Amino acid sequence: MRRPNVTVLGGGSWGSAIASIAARNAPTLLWARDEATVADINERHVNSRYLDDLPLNPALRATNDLEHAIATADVLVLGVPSQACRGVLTEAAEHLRPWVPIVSLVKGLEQGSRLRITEVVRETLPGHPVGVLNGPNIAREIAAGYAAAATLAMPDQQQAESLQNLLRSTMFRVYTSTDVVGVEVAGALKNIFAIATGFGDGLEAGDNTRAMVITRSLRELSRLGVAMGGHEQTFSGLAGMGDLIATCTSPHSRNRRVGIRLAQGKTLPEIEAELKQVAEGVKSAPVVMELSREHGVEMPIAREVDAVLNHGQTAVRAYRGLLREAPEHEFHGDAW
Ligand SMILES: NC(=O)C1=CN([C@@H]2O[C@H](COP(=O)(O)OP(=O)(O)OC[C@H]3O[C@@H](n4cnc5c(N)ncnc54)[C@H](O)[C@@H]3O)[C@@H](O)[C@H]2O)C=CC1
Ligand SMILES: O=C(CO)COP(=O)(O)O
Repeated sequence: MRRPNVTVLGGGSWGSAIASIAARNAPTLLWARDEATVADINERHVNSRYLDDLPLNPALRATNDLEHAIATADVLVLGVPSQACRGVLTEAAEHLRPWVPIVSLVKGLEQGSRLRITEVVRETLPGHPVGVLNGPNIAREIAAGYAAAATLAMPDQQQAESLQNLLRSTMFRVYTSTDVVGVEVAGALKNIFAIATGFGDGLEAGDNTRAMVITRSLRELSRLGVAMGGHEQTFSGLAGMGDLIATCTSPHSRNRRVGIRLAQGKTLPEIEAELKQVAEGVKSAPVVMELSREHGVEMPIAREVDAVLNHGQTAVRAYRGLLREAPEHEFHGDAW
Protein backbone atom coordinates (compact mmCIF):
# COMPACT_ATOMS: atom_id res chain seq x y z
CA MET A 1 0.00 0.00 0.00
CA ARG A 2 1.28 3.51 -0.84
CA ARG A 3 2.43 5.42 2.18
CA PRO A 4 0.55 8.73 2.64
CA ASN A 5 2.34 11.99 1.88
CA VAL A 6 2.65 14.13 5.00
CA THR A 7 2.90 17.91 4.66
CA VAL A 8 3.93 19.99 7.68
CA LEU A 9 3.20 23.73 7.56
CA GLY A 10 5.67 25.88 9.53
CA GLY A 11 9.45 25.85 9.51
CA GLY A 12 9.98 26.79 13.15
CA SER A 13 11.36 24.57 15.89
CA TRP A 14 8.33 22.35 16.44
CA GLY A 15 7.22 21.99 12.81
CA SER A 16 10.77 20.90 11.91
CA ALA A 17 11.10 18.45 14.80
CA ILE A 18 7.78 16.73 14.04
CA ALA A 19 8.46 16.70 10.30
CA SER A 20 11.76 14.99 10.98
CA ILE A 21 9.94 12.25 12.94
CA ALA A 22 7.23 11.87 10.28
CA ALA A 23 9.91 11.51 7.58
CA ARG A 24 10.93 8.18 9.20
CA ASN A 25 7.44 6.84 8.62
CA ALA A 26 6.27 8.40 5.34
CA PRO A 27 7.37 10.82 2.59
CA THR A 28 7.29 14.20 4.34
CA LEU A 29 7.44 17.74 2.98
CA LEU A 30 7.94 20.76 5.23
CA TRP A 31 6.59 24.10 4.03
CA ALA A 32 8.51 27.10 5.37
CA ARG A 33 8.11 30.65 4.11
CA ASP A 34 11.76 31.45 4.75
CA GLU A 35 14.02 30.46 1.81
CA ALA A 36 17.12 30.14 3.99
CA THR A 37 15.32 27.57 6.17
CA VAL A 38 14.27 25.57 3.09
CA ALA A 39 17.85 25.52 1.80
CA ASP A 40 19.22 24.63 5.24
CA ILE A 41 16.91 21.60 5.50
CA ASN A 42 17.37 20.38 1.92
CA GLU A 43 21.13 20.87 1.74
CA ARG A 44 22.43 20.46 5.30
CA HIS A 45 19.53 18.55 6.97
CA VAL A 46 19.38 21.06 9.84
CA ASN A 47 17.25 24.07 10.77
CA SER A 48 20.04 26.17 12.18
CA ARG A 49 17.88 29.23 12.83
CA TYR A 50 15.62 27.38 15.29
CA LEU A 51 17.35 24.12 16.24
CA ASP A 52 21.04 24.94 15.85
CA ASP A 53 22.92 21.99 14.37
CA LEU A 54 20.65 19.22 15.64
CA PRO A 55 20.43 16.76 12.73
CA LEU A 56 17.08 16.34 10.98
CA ASN A 57 16.15 13.18 9.09
CA PRO A 58 17.88 13.43 5.67
CA ALA A 59 14.71 12.05 4.04
CA LEU A 60 12.83 15.23 5.03
CA ARG A 61 12.33 17.65 2.12
CA ALA A 62 11.41 21.33 2.42
CA THR A 63 9.77 23.81 0.05
CA ASN A 64 8.43 27.33 0.08
CA ASP A 65 5.86 26.52 -2.59
CA LEU A 66 2.66 26.41 -0.53
CA GLU A 67 0.44 25.29 -3.41
CA HIS A 68 2.65 22.26 -4.16
CA ALA A 69 2.97 21.37 -0.46
CA ILE A 70 -0.81 21.42 -0.01
CA ALA A 71 -1.80 19.79 -3.29
CA THR A 72 0.37 16.72 -2.65
CA ALA A 73 -0.73 16.21 0.98
CA ASP A 74 -2.59 13.12 2.19
CA VAL A 75 -2.15 14.30 5.78
CA LEU A 76 -1.67 17.95 6.78
CA VAL A 77 0.10 18.99 9.99
CA LEU A 78 -0.26 22.61 11.10
CA GLY A 79 2.74 24.13 12.91
CA VAL A 80 2.63 27.90 12.37
CA PRO A 81 1.94 30.26 15.31
CA SER A 82 -1.73 30.62 16.27
CA GLN A 83 -2.29 34.12 14.90
CA ALA A 84 -0.90 33.09 11.49
CA CYS A 85 -3.10 29.97 11.10
CA ARG A 86 -6.17 31.54 9.51
CA GLY A 87 -4.13 33.35 6.85
CA VAL A 88 -2.08 30.28 5.90
CA LEU A 89 -5.13 27.96 5.89
CA THR A 90 -7.17 30.38 3.80
CA GLU A 91 -4.39 30.37 1.19
CA ALA A 92 -4.20 26.58 1.40
CA ALA A 93 -7.95 25.97 1.07
CA GLU A 94 -8.31 25.85 -2.71
CA HIS A 95 -5.41 23.39 -3.15
CA LEU A 96 -6.24 20.78 -0.49
CA ARG A 97 -7.85 17.53 -1.62
CA PRO A 98 -11.15 16.58 0.08
CA TRP A 99 -11.10 14.55 3.31
CA VAL A 100 -7.39 15.08 4.03
CA PRO A 101 -7.04 14.86 7.84
CA ILE A 102 -5.44 17.80 9.62
CA VAL A 103 -3.44 17.69 12.87
CA SER A 104 -2.75 20.93 14.72
CA LEU A 105 0.47 21.31 16.71
CA VAL A 106 -0.50 24.82 17.74
CA LYS A 107 -0.76 25.82 21.40
CA GLY A 108 -2.71 29.04 21.24
CA LEU A 109 -6.12 30.64 20.77
CA GLU A 110 -7.15 33.04 18.01
CA GLN A 111 -7.47 36.65 19.15
CA GLY A 112 -10.75 38.33 18.21
CA SER A 113 -12.73 35.16 17.45
CA ARG A 114 -11.57 33.44 20.71
CA LEU A 115 -11.54 30.18 18.76
CA ARG A 116 -9.39 27.14 19.35
CA ILE A 117 -7.17 26.43 16.35
CA THR A 118 -9.06 23.25 15.37
CA GLU A 119 -12.14 25.47 15.21
CA VAL A 120 -10.26 27.89 12.94
CA VAL A 121 -9.38 24.87 10.76
CA ARG A 122 -13.02 23.81 10.64
CA GLU A 123 -14.05 27.33 9.55
CA THR A 124 -11.38 27.65 6.86
CA LEU A 125 -11.29 24.02 5.66
CA PRO A 126 -14.79 22.68 6.29
CA GLY A 127 -15.35 18.93 5.97
CA HIS A 128 -11.82 17.83 6.89
CA PRO A 129 -11.30 15.66 10.00
CA VAL A 130 -9.23 17.71 12.44
CA GLY A 131 -7.42 16.96 15.67
CA VAL A 132 -4.52 18.08 17.82
CA LEU A 133 -1.17 16.72 19.05
CA ASN A 134 -0.10 18.16 22.41
CA GLY A 135 2.12 17.18 25.31
CA PRO A 136 5.34 18.00 27.16
CA ASN A 137 7.34 18.48 23.98
CA ILE A 138 10.22 20.91 24.11
CA ALA A 139 11.13 20.79 20.41
CA ARG A 140 14.90 20.85 20.76
CA GLU A 141 14.90 17.91 23.20
CA ILE A 142 12.82 15.84 20.81
CA ALA A 143 15.01 16.82 17.86
CA ALA A 144 18.00 15.77 19.98
CA GLY A 145 16.43 12.32 20.46
CA TYR A 146 15.47 12.39 24.15
CA ALA A 147 12.45 10.25 25.06
CA ALA A 148 9.12 12.06 25.18
CA ALA A 149 5.39 11.51 24.72
CA ALA A 150 2.34 13.37 23.48
CA THR A 151 -1.40 12.89 23.06
CA LEU A 152 -3.02 12.87 19.63
CA ALA A 153 -6.70 13.69 19.94
CA MET A 154 -9.06 13.15 17.00
CA PRO A 155 -12.86 12.94 17.17
CA ASP A 156 -12.57 9.42 15.72
CA GLN A 157 -10.44 6.88 17.62
CA GLN A 158 -9.62 4.84 14.50
CA GLN A 159 -8.36 7.90 12.69
CA ALA A 160 -6.26 8.81 15.73
CA GLU A 161 -4.71 5.33 15.61
CA SER A 162 -3.83 5.56 11.92
CA LEU A 163 -2.24 9.00 12.34
CA GLN A 164 -0.44 7.87 15.51
CA ASN A 165 1.71 5.60 13.36
CA LEU A 166 2.84 8.50 11.17
CA LEU A 167 3.86 10.85 13.96
CA ARG A 168 5.68 8.58 16.38
CA SER A 169 9.15 7.11 16.74
CA THR A 170 10.79 4.77 19.22
CA MET A 171 11.73 7.81 21.32
CA PHE A 172 8.51 9.79 20.76
CA ARG A 173 5.48 7.94 22.12
CA VAL A 174 2.12 9.10 20.79
CA TYR A 175 -0.94 8.20 22.87
CA THR A 176 -4.46 8.63 21.47
CA SER A 177 -7.55 10.39 22.78
CA THR A 178 -10.90 11.58 21.46
CA ASP A 179 -10.95 14.66 23.74
CA VAL A 180 -9.94 17.30 21.18
CA VAL A 181 -11.27 20.17 23.31
CA GLY A 182 -9.46 19.12 26.48
CA VAL A 183 -6.12 18.41 24.82
CA GLU A 184 -6.26 21.65 22.86
CA VAL A 185 -7.35 23.90 25.73
CA ALA A 186 -4.66 22.41 27.99
CA GLY A 187 -1.95 23.18 25.41
CA ALA A 188 -3.03 26.78 25.01
CA LEU A 189 -3.48 27.53 28.72
CA LYS A 190 -0.27 26.08 30.09
CA ASN A 191 1.71 28.85 28.36
CA ILE A 192 0.07 31.52 30.51
CA PHE A 193 0.91 29.59 33.65
CA ALA A 194 4.50 29.17 32.48
CA ILE A 195 4.70 32.96 32.34
CA ALA A 196 3.38 33.07 35.94
CA THR A 197 5.99 30.53 37.05
CA GLY A 198 8.61 32.65 35.31
CA PHE A 199 7.57 35.62 37.48
CA GLY A 200 8.39 33.57 40.59
CA ASP A 201 11.66 32.26 39.16
CA GLY A 202 12.66 35.76 38.03
CA LEU A 203 12.03 37.01 41.56
CA GLU A 204 14.01 34.04 42.94
CA ALA A 205 11.02 32.92 44.97
CA GLY A 206 12.12 29.31 45.40
CA ASP A 207 11.02 25.74 44.71
CA ASN A 208 8.00 25.68 47.01
CA THR A 209 6.61 28.76 45.31
CA ARG A 210 7.08 27.16 41.89
CA ALA A 211 5.26 24.00 43.03
CA MET A 212 2.43 26.10 44.50
CA VAL A 213 1.98 28.07 41.28
CA ILE A 214 2.07 24.96 39.07
CA THR A 215 -0.43 23.08 41.24
CA ARG A 216 -2.89 25.94 41.53
CA SER A 217 -2.46 26.63 37.80
CA LEU A 218 -3.49 23.05 37.06
CA ARG A 219 -6.70 23.73 38.98
CA GLU A 220 -7.44 26.88 36.94
CA LEU A 221 -6.60 25.14 33.69
CA SER A 222 -8.82 22.14 34.50
CA ARG A 223 -11.77 24.24 35.61
CA LEU A 224 -11.84 26.34 32.44
CA GLY A 225 -11.11 23.27 30.30
CA VAL A 226 -14.04 21.34 31.77
CA ALA A 227 -16.32 24.37 31.42
CA MET A 228 -15.37 24.52 27.73
CA GLY A 229 -16.24 20.84 27.23
CA GLY A 230 -12.95 19.01 27.96
CA HIS A 231 -12.83 15.84 30.08
CA GLU A 232 -11.47 16.25 33.62
CA GLN A 233 -9.13 13.24 33.15
CA THR A 234 -7.36 14.89 30.20
CA PHE A 235 -5.98 17.62 32.46
CA SER A 236 -4.05 15.16 34.60
CA GLY A 237 -2.55 13.60 31.46
CA LEU A 238 0.31 14.45 29.14
CA ALA A 239 -1.34 17.48 27.53
CA GLY A 240 -2.39 18.88 30.92
CA MET A 241 -0.18 18.21 33.92
CA GLY A 242 2.62 16.83 31.74
CA ASP A 243 2.98 19.92 29.61
CA LEU A 244 2.44 22.23 32.57
CA ILE A 245 5.40 20.64 34.37
CA ALA A 246 7.65 20.75 31.30
CA THR A 247 6.88 24.31 30.32
CA CYS A 248 6.87 25.72 33.86
CA THR A 249 10.27 24.20 34.69
CA SER A 250 12.23 24.08 31.43
CA PRO A 251 15.10 26.49 30.81
CA HIS A 252 14.14 26.18 27.11
CA SER A 253 10.55 27.40 27.52
CA ARG A 254 9.97 30.70 25.76
CA ASN A 255 6.86 31.45 27.82
CA ARG A 256 8.64 30.89 31.11
CA ARG A 257 11.47 33.09 29.86
CA VAL A 258 8.98 35.90 29.14
CA GLY A 259 7.87 35.70 32.79
CA ILE A 260 11.44 35.69 34.10
CA ARG A 261 12.44 38.71 32.04
CA LEU A 262 9.30 40.66 32.98
CA ALA A 263 10.07 40.00 36.65
CA GLN A 264 13.59 41.29 36.03
CA GLY A 265 12.12 44.56 34.78
CA LYS A 266 12.38 44.15 30.99
CA THR A 267 9.53 45.37 28.79
CA LEU A 268 7.56 43.04 26.54
CA PRO A 269 8.90 44.59 23.28
CA GLU A 270 12.47 44.17 24.62
CA ILE A 271 11.79 40.53 25.50
CA GLU A 272 10.13 39.71 22.17
CA ALA A 273 13.04 41.28 20.27
CA GLU A 274 15.48 39.13 22.26
CA LEU A 275 13.41 35.93 21.91
CA LYS A 276 12.84 36.01 18.11
CA GLN A 277 10.45 33.06 18.54
CA VAL A 278 6.81 32.73 19.41
CA ALA A 279 5.67 32.77 23.07
CA GLU A 280 2.00 31.94 22.56
CA GLY A 281 0.92 32.82 26.12
CA VAL A 282 1.39 36.51 25.38
CA LYS A 283 -1.33 36.44 22.71
CA SER A 284 -3.58 33.92 24.47
CA ALA A 285 -3.76 35.66 27.88
CA PRO A 286 -6.41 38.27 26.97
CA VAL A 287 -8.44 35.60 25.12
CA VAL A 288 -8.35 33.38 28.20
CA MET A 289 -9.60 36.24 30.37
CA GLU A 290 -12.55 36.69 27.98
CA LEU A 291 -13.26 32.94 28.12
CA SER A 292 -13.02 32.89 31.91
CA ARG A 293 -15.66 35.64 32.10
CA GLU A 294 -17.85 33.92 29.50
CA HIS A 295 -17.76 30.60 31.38
CA GLY A 296 -17.89 32.13 34.87
CA VAL A 297 -14.59 30.52 35.95
CA GLU A 298 -12.39 32.49 38.36
CA MET A 299 -8.74 32.43 37.21
CA PRO A 300 -6.68 34.57 39.60
CA ILE A 301 -3.27 33.46 38.29
CA ALA A 302 -4.17 33.98 34.63
CA ARG A 303 -5.73 37.32 35.56
CA GLU A 304 -2.47 38.56 37.12
CA VAL A 305 -0.47 37.39 34.10
CA ASP A 306 -2.82 39.29 31.79
CA ALA A 307 -2.58 42.35 34.06
CA VAL A 308 1.23 42.33 33.76
CA LEU A 309 1.22 41.69 30.00
CA ASN A 310 -1.54 44.09 29.03
CA HIS A 311 -2.48 46.47 31.85
CA GLY A 312 0.75 47.91 33.23
CA GLN A 313 0.88 45.75 36.38
CA THR A 314 4.38 44.77 37.60
CA ALA A 315 5.29 41.14 38.27
CA VAL A 316 6.12 41.99 41.90
CA ARG A 317 2.71 43.55 42.49
CA ALA A 318 1.01 40.63 40.73
CA TYR A 319 2.71 38.29 43.17
CA ARG A 320 1.81 40.31 46.23
CA GLY A 321 -1.79 40.60 44.97
CA LEU A 322 -2.10 36.82 44.68
CA LEU A 323 -0.70 36.23 48.15
CA ARG A 324 -3.26 38.64 49.66
CA GLU A 325 -6.17 36.49 48.38
CA ALA A 326 -7.69 34.39 51.18
CA PRO A 327 -7.31 30.64 50.47
CA GLU A 328 -10.56 28.66 50.51
CA HIS A 329 -11.21 24.91 50.44
CA GLU A 330 -8.47 23.48 48.22
CA PHE A 331 -10.76 21.75 45.75
CA HIS A 332 -13.95 23.76 45.83
CA GLY A 333 -13.02 27.38 46.32
CA ASP A 334 -12.32 29.59 43.35
CA ALA A 335 -9.70 31.75 45.00
CA TRP A 336 -6.14 30.80 44.22
N1 LIG B 1 8.88 24.83 20.12
C1 LIG B 1 8.30 23.96 20.89
O1 LIG B 1 8.97 23.35 21.74
C2 LIG B 1 6.85 23.65 20.74
C3 LIG B 1 5.97 24.50 20.10
N2 LIG B 1 4.64 24.21 20.01
C4 LIG B 1 3.70 25.10 19.33
O2 LIG B 1 3.94 25.02 17.93
C5 LIG B 1 3.54 26.25 17.31
C6 LIG B 1 4.69 26.73 16.44
O3 LIG B 1 5.73 27.05 17.33
P1 LIG B 1 7.30 26.95 17.06
O4 LIG B 1 7.61 26.02 15.95
O5 LIG B 1 7.93 26.73 18.35
O6 LIG B 1 7.54 28.45 16.61
P2 LIG B 1 8.89 29.16 16.16
O7 LIG B 1 8.86 30.52 16.74
O8 LIG B 1 10.04 28.27 16.40
O9 LIG B 1 8.66 29.24 14.59
C7 LIG B 1 7.52 29.78 14.03
C8 LIG B 1 7.57 29.49 12.54
O10 LIG B 1 6.36 29.96 11.94
C9 LIG B 1 6.70 30.80 10.87
N3 LIG B 1 5.66 31.80 10.69
C10 LIG B 1 5.34 32.82 11.51
N4 LIG B 1 4.34 33.52 10.97
C11 LIG B 1 4.04 32.93 9.78
C12 LIG B 1 3.11 33.22 8.75
N5 LIG B 1 2.27 34.23 8.83
N6 LIG B 1 3.12 32.41 7.68
C13 LIG B 1 3.97 31.38 7.59
N7 LIG B 1 4.87 31.05 8.51
C14 LIG B 1 4.89 31.84 9.61
C15 LIG B 1 8.04 31.40 11.22
O11 LIG B 1 8.70 31.84 10.04
C16 LIG B 1 8.73 30.20 11.85
O12 LIG B 1 9.24 29.36 10.86
C17 LIG B 1 3.19 27.20 18.46
O13 LIG B 1 1.81 27.25 18.61
C18 LIG B 1 3.84 26.56 19.68
O14 LIG B 1 3.18 26.88 20.88
C19 LIG B 1 4.16 23.05 20.51
C20 LIG B 1 4.98 22.15 21.13
C21 LIG B 1 6.38 22.38 21.31
O1 LIG C 1 4.96 23.75 24.21
C1 LIG C 1 6.10 23.65 24.59
C2 LIG C 1 6.57 22.48 25.36
O2 LIG C 1 5.62 21.47 25.42
C3 LIG C 1 7.06 24.75 24.32
O3 LIG C 1 6.90 25.74 25.26
P1 LIG C 1 7.37 27.23 24.96
O4 LIG C 1 6.52 27.70 23.78
O5 LIG C 1 7.13 28.00 26.21
O6 LIG C 1 8.82 27.18 24.58
